[in-house]
Amino acid sequence: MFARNAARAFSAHSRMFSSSAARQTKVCVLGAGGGIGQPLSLLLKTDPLVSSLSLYDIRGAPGVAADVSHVDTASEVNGYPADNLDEALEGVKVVVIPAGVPRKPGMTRDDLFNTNASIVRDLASAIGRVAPDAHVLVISNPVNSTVPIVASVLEKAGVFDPRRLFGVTTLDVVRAAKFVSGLVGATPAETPITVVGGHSGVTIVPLLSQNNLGQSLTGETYEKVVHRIQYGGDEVVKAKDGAGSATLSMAYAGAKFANALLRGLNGEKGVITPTFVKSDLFASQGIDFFSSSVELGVNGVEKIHPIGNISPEEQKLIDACLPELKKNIEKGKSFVAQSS
Ligand SMILES: NC(=O)C1=CN([C@@H]2O[C@H](COP(=O)(O)OP(=O)(O)OC[C@H]3O[C@@H](n4cnc5c(N)ncnc54)[C@H](O)[C@@H]3O)[C@@H](O)[C@H]2O)C=CC1
Ligand SMILES: O=C([O-])CC(=O)C(=O)O
Repeated sequence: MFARNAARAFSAHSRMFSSSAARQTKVCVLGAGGGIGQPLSLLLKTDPLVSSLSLYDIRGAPGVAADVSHVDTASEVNGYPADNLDEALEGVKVVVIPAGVPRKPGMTRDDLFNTNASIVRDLASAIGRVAPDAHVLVISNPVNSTVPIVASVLEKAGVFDPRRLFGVTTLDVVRAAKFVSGLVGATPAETPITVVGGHSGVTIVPLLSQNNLGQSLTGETYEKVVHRIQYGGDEVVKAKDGAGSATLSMAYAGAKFANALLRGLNGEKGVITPTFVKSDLFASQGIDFFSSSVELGVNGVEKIHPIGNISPEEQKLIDACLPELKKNIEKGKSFVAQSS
C-alpha cells in the first residue's frame, strides 16, 4: 500500500514538473526564509526547468540555501542576507515574492496591508532597478492590492510590462479542485475548476458550472463548497491558531504556478491557468486587474481568456466580487502614488 501511494505521489510530482527540457532559468525567491519561502525553495530546487536559485530574506536565507543546496538536482543555489538584495536579483528571469507577514485569527488579508504594502513596494523597486526584465510572481497578501503596487512601482520606473506580472491565485484553484473532487467522488485531476476575480473572500469566484462534475453540485452543497473555496484560507489560519496561515499548500501552489510559467517561457503551447494580471475584462468598470484563465507563453502572458459561460449564481458572485476588488486595487495604486 505504501509503495503504491509513494509511486502515485512520485508520478503526480513528475506531472507537476513535466518538462520538455530546453532553456533553463534563474529564479529568485524574496522571503525565502519564511513559512512559504522554505518549502517553496525546496520545490523549486526539484524543478528541472530551474537552473539556478537565488534565495533572499532579511533573515535566514543563507541557511536555507545551504540546506536546500544539498538536494541532488542540477540547479545551483545561493543565499543572500539582508543587505544583499541587489546581488540576489542579478541576472534573474523569474522572481517569486512570498515576503511579508501572514494573518492571525480574526484578521482579514486587508489587515496585512499596512505592513506588507511597503515591503512589496521596496522589493518591486529593487526589481525595477536590477532585474527590470524579470517575470514577477506575487504571493504576499493582500494580493488584490500588492499586485497593483508592484505594477505602479514598475510603471514609475518606466519598466512595467503587464505580460510579466502575476498575482499567484493558484491556491484557490488547488483548493477548488480538491474540495469539489471530494464531493463528487472523483479525483482532483477530474475536477479542474477555473477560479476568477481576486484572492480574498468574496473576490474569489469559482466557476463550478464549467466543469461537468462541478455543475452537478446544487443547493446547499453548492453554497457550502463555494464558501469553503472563498474562505479556505481562514480554515488554515484558524487551525494554526496564531502560528500563521497556509504555507505548505501555498508552497505547492507557488511551485506549480512557477512551473507553468517556466513551461510557457520555454515555448510549450497550451499552458493555461488562472492568475491575477493586468486585464481588460472589466476595465470598462474601472477594474484593471483581474484573475481569469491566462495562456502563458515565451513572453509571459500570451492571451487573457474571457470568463466564458457562467450560471446565474456565478453572475451574482461576480457582481459581489467587483466592488470589493476595485477598492482593493485602488488602495494599492494610491499607496504608491502617495509614496515619495
Ligand atoms: N497568495 C496566496 O495564495 C497566499 C499568500 N500568503 C501570504 O504570503 C506571505 C508570507 O506568508 P508566510 O511565509 O507564511 O510568512 P512568514 O512570516 O513565515 O514568512 C515571511 C518571510 O518574509 C520575510 N520578509 C519580511 N520582510 C522582508 C523583506 N523586506 N525582504 C525579504 N524578506 C522579507 C520574513 O523575514 C519571513 O521570513 C503573507 O503575506 C501571506 O499572507 C499566504 C498563503 C497563501
Ligand atoms: O488566508 C491567508 O491569509 C493566506 C492565504 O491567502 C490563503 O491561504 O489563501
